[in-house]
Amino acid sequence: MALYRRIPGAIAVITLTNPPVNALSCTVREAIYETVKRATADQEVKAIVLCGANGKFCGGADIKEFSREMRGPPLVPMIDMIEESEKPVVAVIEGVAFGGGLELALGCHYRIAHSGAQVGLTEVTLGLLPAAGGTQRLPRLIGVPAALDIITTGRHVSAQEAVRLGIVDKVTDSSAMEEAIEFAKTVAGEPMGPRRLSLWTAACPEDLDSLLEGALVRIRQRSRGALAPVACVQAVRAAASLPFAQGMKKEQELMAYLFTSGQARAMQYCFFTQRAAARWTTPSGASWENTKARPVRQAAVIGLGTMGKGIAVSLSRAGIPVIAVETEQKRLKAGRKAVNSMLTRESQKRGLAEAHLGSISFTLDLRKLRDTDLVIEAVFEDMALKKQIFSKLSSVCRPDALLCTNTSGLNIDEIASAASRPELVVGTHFFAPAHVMKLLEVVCGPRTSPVAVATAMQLAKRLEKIGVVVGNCSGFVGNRMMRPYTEQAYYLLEEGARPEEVDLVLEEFGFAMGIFRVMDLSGLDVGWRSRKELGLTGPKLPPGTEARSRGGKRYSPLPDILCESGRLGQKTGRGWYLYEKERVATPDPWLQSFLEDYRSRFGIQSRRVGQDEILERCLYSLINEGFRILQEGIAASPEDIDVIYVSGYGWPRHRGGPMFYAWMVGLPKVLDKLEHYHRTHPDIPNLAPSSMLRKLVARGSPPVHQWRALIQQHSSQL
Ligand SMILES: CCC[C@H](O)CC(=O)SCCNC(=O)CCNC(=O)[C@H](O)C(C)(C)COP(=O)([O-])OP(=O)([O-])OC[C@H]1O[C@@H](n2cnc3c(N)ncnc32)[C@H](O)[C@@H]1OP(=O)([O-])[O-]
Repeated sequence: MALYRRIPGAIAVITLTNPPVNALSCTVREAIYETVKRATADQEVKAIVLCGANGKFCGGADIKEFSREMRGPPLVPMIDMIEESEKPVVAVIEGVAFGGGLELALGCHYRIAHSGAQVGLTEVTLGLLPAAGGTQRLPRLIGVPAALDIITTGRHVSAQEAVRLGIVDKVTDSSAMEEAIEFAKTVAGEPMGPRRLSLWTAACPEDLDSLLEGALVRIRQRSRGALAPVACVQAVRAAASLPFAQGMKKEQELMAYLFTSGQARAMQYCFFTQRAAARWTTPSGASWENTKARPVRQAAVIGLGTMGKGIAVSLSRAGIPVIAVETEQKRLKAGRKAVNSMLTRESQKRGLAEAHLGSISFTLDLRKLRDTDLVIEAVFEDMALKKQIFSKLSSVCRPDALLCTNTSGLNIDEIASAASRPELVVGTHFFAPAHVMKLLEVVCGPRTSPVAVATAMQLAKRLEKIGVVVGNCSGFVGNRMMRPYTEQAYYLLEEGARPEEVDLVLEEFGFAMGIFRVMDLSGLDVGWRSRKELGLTGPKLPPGTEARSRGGKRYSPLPDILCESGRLGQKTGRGWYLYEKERVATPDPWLQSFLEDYRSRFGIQSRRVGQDEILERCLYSLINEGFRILQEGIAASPEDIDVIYVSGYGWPRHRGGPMFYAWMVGLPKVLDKLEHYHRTHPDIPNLAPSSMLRKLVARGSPPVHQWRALIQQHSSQL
């Protein structure tokens, strides 16, 4: 709702009151209408101050209402009414003014912000565009180039930048409310015509076309296939070239198109699922609500390789003092140098004062960890080494210290077996670079206690990461699902496709990089090492094993052969592609003839593989593994899987995540296609549809939020 009060000095104060973010729900809109009308009609009122309760101006339209039938007064005429008021309306921006919240403020005649506030037209991150006049008023206020950037990226703009750009009129370190009230008194009685943005013309550069074209190129690079940013560009073009009323018409048309595109639904699903992941539960009844996390006042990181360095920086950035441990002086020195320069860059980039960073001390002595609350071991993926460390930690650390292992797929239970307190051992799977990537898989072994989960999840929050609780299995959720996806890509090459064809299809789907480019970037030896560990190749492979078969199932030795010939990806200048210029992937004629020889050696009839087949085999095999993961209770819900894929694996946000995508495509179609591909390739086990998928289809393909109830009937590993 919106509260109305009159204060001395002939000022009416209207306060938006809708916790937690004062979203513009139907009730709030009704109340704004009513209170603004009351203030404009009241002869005693000379000026109006509009603010939000609890130090937040407004988080925009109520996103929950987007999935329901529209009720109550619309935003556009409401904001027009405010702008048309003869009495000055001053917006007090504290906390946030995002989306419709900023659009509401742009309808006001003046904007006064607190120095800690942030503003932004964030709609594009929800698959929409600012459709309450934002695309038309902001370019008129700050010019087309700056508005184009803010609208197409949805980025958060600090109060300092906002005043520099002219979005707000004044910024104050003290009370923005008091400042606004005093200011309102000074402008009471002045004509408001010049303050109405709808009457302004947008300052437009001469080379408008090249500015807009440049924005479209950046959008294609950043979020290929996403409709909303492209619509934003079209709306800003309208602001630059059309009168306000026609621009508003264009804005509404574009919004109607986006609203029904499916992408908006997917991105709003991502918004809510990302927040829901923090509300973890386990079948034993433990949950975020009933389990208290242990405080983490001091942490330690063991191993200063790529992951350890990033983790140490993340902890320090969150203000947690860290002890970093290495085994040799040389590595310790190199680690210290790298961590310190990463921290300097970070604090410059984020404007963090050194005082806000947690101190980092470096040592070779494990005994220094005596008082730490939490240790994150981040050494190589070597089970024997990890067990040795956990055994040592058991004798060194306090009995209540949480022991975390950063592994991308090793068995947490086996690692925990080496510790004297297996209930306090938890997997923390960070993603590289660990100080940048948002995802943290929190892996529970069968003995992990609720308090260990709660503490790891609380840590994720402090590190500004998205923690998702998953069960223990090889590869956990994310990497386990990657395996069939990657394997399909190899099989497609065997059958006749080229790496660049596969990558193009995946990039057009929306991945920033196709799978072969990704492998070249991260190094082909990563997978090679783990296949050697598993005995799929290398010295552990039993003599006489057929080249293209393991355990009676199809196997592609292609990546092993590349590694054996020294093609490890970008770092060796060649992998699936050739890198003559650093990082620029070009198709390699050598690979093409190598593939031809390979096919003829194994009697494979090369064929033209269609784009649909490439997409369906890669994605549906990944999705199928997702259903198996649900069936086994490794993930608590399809939403958790989707959060993992969107925040850790580059799955395009506008496609919602693999499980949501499967539902959007239609579960019967996914099942049908998997059956078809399994029939044509019976030796590929991942293509056999999972029983969970069959069950959901049999139950009429219920929407994703209803799957959890069905899944809970299965056994859970969490
Ligand atoms: C006609 C067109 C009009 C217009 O152009 C369209 C729009 O305005 S589109 C909108 C444009 N606006 C945006 O894009 C802003 C979206 N919001 C945000 O970016 C962040 O929530 C914000 C920065 C505001 C606060 O961050 P924080 O302090 O870390 O807190 P938090 O993030 O954890 O949220 C707390 C709780 O509030 C919930 N909730 C939040 N916002 C909304 C909402 N608008 N609605 C409903 N609910 C919302 C959120 O789900 C969560 O619920 P729960 O049940 O506790 O999980």
